[in-house]
Amino acid sequence: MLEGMRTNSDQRPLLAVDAQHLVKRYKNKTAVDGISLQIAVGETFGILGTNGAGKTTTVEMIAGLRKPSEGTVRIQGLDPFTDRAKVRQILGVQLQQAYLHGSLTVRELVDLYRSFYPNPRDAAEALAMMELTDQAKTKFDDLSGGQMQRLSIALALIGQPRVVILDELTTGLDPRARRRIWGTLESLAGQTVILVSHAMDEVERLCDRVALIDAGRIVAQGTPGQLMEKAGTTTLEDAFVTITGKELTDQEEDD
Ligand SMILES: Nc1ncnc2c1ncn2[C@@H]1O[C@H](COP(=O)(O)OP(=O)(O)OP(=O)(O)O)[C@@H](O)[C@H]1O
Repeated sequence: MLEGMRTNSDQRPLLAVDAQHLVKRYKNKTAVDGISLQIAVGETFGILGTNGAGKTTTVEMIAGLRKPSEGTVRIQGLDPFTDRAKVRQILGVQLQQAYLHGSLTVRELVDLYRSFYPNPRDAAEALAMMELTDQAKTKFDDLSGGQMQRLSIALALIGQPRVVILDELTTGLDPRARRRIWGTLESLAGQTVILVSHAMDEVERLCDRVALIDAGRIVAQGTPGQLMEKAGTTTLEDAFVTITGKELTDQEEDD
C-alpha cells in the first residue's frame, strides 16, 4: 500500500506521521518512554505489543487526544494540539472504547461524522461496507458489541481521512467480519494507516512495517520479513517472542 512519497518544498519526503521522542508519565509510571515513529504517506504501519506496553497511549498522543509529557507529533506537518481543527479534517480514529453518544442512531452518528470532513464517503455506502445497513435506525446503545465495533471502524473511515488510526481493529470480531474489514483496508489507496494490534495474522497481512513495543519503548521495527530475519524465525509471532521474551497469545486472555 506504500505509494510514491511526495515531497514538501524542501524536497524531503513528506511524512504522514512524524513522532519524535514521545514520553508519557503518569504519577507512578512511565507508560511511554521515548518513542519515535516516522510513517510515510500511504504506509500501513503496525504497532505490536503486549497488554500495557504503551500502544494505546502512544496512538492517543499521536491523535492529539493525550498530551505528551515530552516529545512532538506532526501529522502531515500539522501539530495535533495547536492545529486541532485542520488535523480533525485529515485524521480518522477508531479507539478501543468508542465514546459515542448512545442515544443517537447509527445513521445519525454517520451523518454527524460525515459533517466533520470535506469529502466524506456516501453514508449508505459506509453502512453497507461494514454490514450495518439494517441497523441504520438502531440507537448506538442497542447495538451488539461487534456492531459497535464495526460502526467505530466505519466512522474512522467515513471522512476518507489521509491518516487513519485503528486500535485493536478486529479484536473480538468473527473470522468472516475480520476478513471483510481486512479487504476494506487493503482497498484504501494512498491513505496512511496506523494499526495497533496483538493479532499476528492481521499485522502480517496488512502492515508494510511494524514496531514492536515493550515497556514503553520500541524494541525492534521493520517489515514483517525483516523482523523475522532479525529474530531468525519463520513467523512474526515467533519473532515477537524471541525479541521481547514475552508471549503475545497469553495476553489476549487478559482482555
Ligand atoms: N490514565 C492513566 N493513569 C495511570 N496509568 C495509566 C493511565 N493510562 C494508562 N496507564 C498505564 O500505562 C501503561 C500503558 O497503557 P496502554 O493502555 O497505553 O497500553 P497498551 O499497550 O495499549 O495495552 P492494551 O493492549 O492493554 O490496550 C499501562 O501500565 C497502563 O496501566
